[in-house]
Amino acid sequence: MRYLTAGESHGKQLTTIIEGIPAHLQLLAEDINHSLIRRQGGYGRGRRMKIEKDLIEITSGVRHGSTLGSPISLVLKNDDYKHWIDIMGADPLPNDTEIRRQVTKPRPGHADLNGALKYNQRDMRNILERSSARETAARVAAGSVAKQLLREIGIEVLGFVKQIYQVEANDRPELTMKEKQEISYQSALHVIDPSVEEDMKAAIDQAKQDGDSIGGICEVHVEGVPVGLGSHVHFDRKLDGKIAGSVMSINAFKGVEFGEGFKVASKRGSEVHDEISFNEQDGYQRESNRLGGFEGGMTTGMPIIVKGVMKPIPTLYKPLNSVDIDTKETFKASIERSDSCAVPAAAVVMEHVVAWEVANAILDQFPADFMDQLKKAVADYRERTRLF
Ligand SMILES: Cc1cc2nc3c(=O)[nH]c(=O)nc-3n(C[C@H](O)[C@H](O)[C@H](O)COP(=O)(O)O)c2cc1C
Ligand SMILES: C=C(O[C@@H]1CC(C(=O)O)=C[C@@H](OP(=O)(O)O)[C@H]1O)C(=O)O
Repeated sequence: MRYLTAGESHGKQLTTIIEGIPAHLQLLAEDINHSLIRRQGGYGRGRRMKIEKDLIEITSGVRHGSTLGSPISLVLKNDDYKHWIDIMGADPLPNDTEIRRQVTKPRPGHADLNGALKYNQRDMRNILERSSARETAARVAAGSVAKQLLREIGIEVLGFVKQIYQVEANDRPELTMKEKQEISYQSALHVIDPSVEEDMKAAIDQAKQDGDSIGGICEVHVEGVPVGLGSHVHFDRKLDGKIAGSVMSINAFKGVEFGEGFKVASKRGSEVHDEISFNEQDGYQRESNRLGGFEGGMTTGMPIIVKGVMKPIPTLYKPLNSVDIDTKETFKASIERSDSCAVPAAAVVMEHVVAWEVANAILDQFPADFMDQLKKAVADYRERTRLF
């Protein structure tokens, strides 16, 4: 299974094309829209999100709510495009038209300067339009199709906010997946621990008031995973590696950890590894899940627990020093709009990129021309590994 996304932030639309989804998966635009609306929301976002209404149109690969096995294309219109038609149009401008609003002032922390140098673009709009996290809407659309597929074989995925700036949410090991989903879907901060919401909001409000930005930590849980997804036999088949790469590819993410992650550096082996037991009903079990569901690049059958850290947003109302590439003079940029904190939105993005990788591992491992074939293969495999 693979997918491509296309589209500029202020261009006409985003397009996602997915290839490799089995036939007969029930798929409705409203399921994808549920994910998109969650991504678009979240406390701390800027004015752009009030302009957009992220609703998908399915333009191929689905008939009467069911996939055909052919490529699925999803289109998401940018409502902001109407304000940018002259700047973003694909046709050449008439000779005497002045190209307005050329971007020559790179923002520290964004892709502007590196991209301009690499692609020989003196108007850095040609870089920022694609480096913008607007693209994550297209990735969430792909991930929500993956989530539909996973749900059919008993796997649920949730991304939520673990920390914003210095405010850390408590773990809630007592909650079921359904409860975690319900709580986080209701929360403007996308947390499963509502007791920290007010402190998180206050931290975001303070950063905004100071013209600054803040980041945080997102966490994703995947439950119902069969043992043995991924493989130890070759580096590029290790599923934890694929998930880590995918999480790191989300705009502004600077680190990934599984289970206790970086904390294991200061612990002993006896405090870190997850002991193995067996019972007739459930097969092999782990007494703990400190490694976050992975050994040898393969799932252990315990929930996948993965965290990603997001840096503060680069575009600041309180600007940092930079250099205008036309004048070579130092400037302090003034900006029009930006998010102050996008960690809640990023948690939804992370949920969907992880879902994609897990679904991809499933489709690598099991025959899946159509959904019943996949479901039977997964059920047989679960039974074989239970009795092993
Ligand atoms: C959901 C989301 C929203 C974002 N919103 C903004 C924003 O409003 N302004 C900004 O400068 N960066 C924003 N970013 C971060 C930039 O897209 C990112 O820092 C930039 O593409 C450079 O890539 P890097 O940080 O991964 O190196 C956002 C990221 C995410 C995930
Ligand atoms: C458009 C989205 O996020 C954008 C990501 C982004 C960036 O630089 O990454 C900058 C902002 O865009 P604009 O400059 O148009 O205000 C965000 O709004 C979105 O998430 O859908």
